[in-house]
Amino acid sequence: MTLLELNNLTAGYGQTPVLFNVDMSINQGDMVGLLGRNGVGKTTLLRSIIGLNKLTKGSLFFNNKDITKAPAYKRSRQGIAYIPQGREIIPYLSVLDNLKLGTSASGKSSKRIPSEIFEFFPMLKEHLPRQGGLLSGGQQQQLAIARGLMCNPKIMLLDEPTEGIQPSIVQEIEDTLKRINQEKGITVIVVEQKIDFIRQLAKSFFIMDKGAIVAKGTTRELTDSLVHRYLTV
Ligand SMILES: Nc1ncnc2c1ncn2[C@@H]1O[C@H](COP(=O)(O)OP(=O)(O)OP(=O)(O)O)[C@@H](O)[C@H]1O
Repeated sequence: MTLLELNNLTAGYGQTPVLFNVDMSINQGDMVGLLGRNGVGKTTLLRSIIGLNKLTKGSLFFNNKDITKAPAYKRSRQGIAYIPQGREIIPYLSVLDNLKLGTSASGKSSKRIPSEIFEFFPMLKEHLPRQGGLLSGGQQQQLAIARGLMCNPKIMLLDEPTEGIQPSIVQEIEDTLKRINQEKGITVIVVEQKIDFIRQLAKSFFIMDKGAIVAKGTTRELTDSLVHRYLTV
């Protein structure tokens, strides 16, 4: 079943166009890598999906509903979670309060942290009273993913979750995202620069260049020649 559909999506900043006629169809349960060199429009595409960037053209369907004109808060309530580049943990709030922010994004007011959050991220339990800004980069990334899970999403959009993170934590993040996808059936789209990470994690991929989708397929079809043509610097 199609969960997310982008038709002819065109967007930019002010007068500067950045995305050109992007079509994308994501099925429920997919684990997708979104690849491309710096500045090709990957973040802009994720921000357009969550509703932080206005479209100049095109339409967006989520869970069979037209959300083209829906504001960002309604999209997150409908089940789209966005884990931005740089994680955006609130440094002076405790880990617990950062987690609770995820619940408020879903429009619910439950103060309880579901036990599954700590099954996916056992480390967080030990750090609940600490200020979020005191966690390591890798721990903050895990907190950001956990915060996204708190709104009980149908899809998670992650922007470069491994950026600046040590390899052992990258492996943990990969394992946890696989579990979230397989055990909870949550659809995942990951923007990444690390090709090996996507080859291990994703089942399918899209490559962007100059604001357009230029290649897509199953991860097995992510050939060295595509990598050389569109991804190596
Ligand atoms: N707030 C903004 N205002 C104006 N232009 C912007 C803004 N954010 C991004 N851009 C421009 O839009 C284009 C696409 O940027 P975007 O961040 O979406 O690319 P990206 O593929 O995610 O890059 P990276 O891998 O470096 O994060 C770039 O030319 C960038 O300079």
